[in-house]
Amino acid sequence: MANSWWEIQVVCDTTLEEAMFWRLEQFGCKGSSSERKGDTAKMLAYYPQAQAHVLDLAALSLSIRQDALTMQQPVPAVRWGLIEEEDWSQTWKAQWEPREIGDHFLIHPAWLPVPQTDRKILTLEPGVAFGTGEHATTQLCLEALEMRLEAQPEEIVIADFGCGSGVLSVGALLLGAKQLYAVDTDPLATNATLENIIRNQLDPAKLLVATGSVEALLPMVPEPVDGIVCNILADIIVDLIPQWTPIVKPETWGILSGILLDQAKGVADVLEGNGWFVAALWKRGDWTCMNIRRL
Ligand SMILES: C[S@@+](CC[C@H](N)C(=O)[O-])C[C@H]1O[C@@H](n2cnc3c(N)ncnc32)[C@H](O)[C@@H]1O
Repeated sequence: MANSWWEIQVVCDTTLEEAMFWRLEQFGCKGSSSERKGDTAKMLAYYPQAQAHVLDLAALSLSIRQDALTMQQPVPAVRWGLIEEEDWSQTWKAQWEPREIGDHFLIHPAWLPVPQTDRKILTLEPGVAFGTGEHATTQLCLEALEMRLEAQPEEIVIADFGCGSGVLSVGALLLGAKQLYAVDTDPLATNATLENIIRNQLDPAKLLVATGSVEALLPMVPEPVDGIVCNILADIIVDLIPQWTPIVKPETWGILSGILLDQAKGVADVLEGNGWFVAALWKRGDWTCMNIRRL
């Protein structure tokens, strides 16, 4: 089938939900969602058919089983099947509703009518990119951006690593930031970001986007930035931290998420070794968001 997707279903105890989300994200799934009934969570995640063989899915299923056993929890039921692109996007869209985040934002799924609100409307069509505002880490980052951009946002220049749908970059611009530089290793994500700039009627010159990581961002940035946002996973963040040195100055702050509670200490140690400290640590569920400053 052309343009088909694997739909991967994981039914697990709610205590395993975050670990399963992590595992699916690490595998490279797009658009994970979760529905709870009592102590059970039914998670759905999607993966392009052309990029995974059935054996890869079997290996994923084994990793999930191993995660559950390590956490001494019942082994989740894992199933997968193929669905068409069209069905995938309809399923995915049906699960997504407008959501208020922080004091200022309303996330507006692009295919729904524009809501009446005093909030800043952040319109998104994530496609297959991560960043719908549904996940705790995205919410924490948007809330941290509200705090950072409270005063003189028009002077603030920000680098966004792992931009996904562009939700954080677009959010920062809606809060009045001067300039954003965004990168993501996934070209589907950078495309989604470019489209979401237009969708939110923002000036494309204020949000420069490139596919890649630090090596793609460095040539775009003429001088050190005021802020860094990075919502990826902890093991990737610790690799990126030392690479940020060329774009930071003594006043640069950072907002980091995608870090589970039990990974926070390890990330804080790497930060300290690279001239940063954790000024505040916010938590939601099992996830943390670090507001960091230079030592
Ligand atoms: C959890 S999503 C975050 C999306 C969005 N920023 C948000 O907060 O919702 C992480 C993104 O980081 C990207 N990514 C993974 N490793 C990366 C790296 N080394 N450099 C840049 N982007 C990376 C992934 O492709 C994914 O789109």
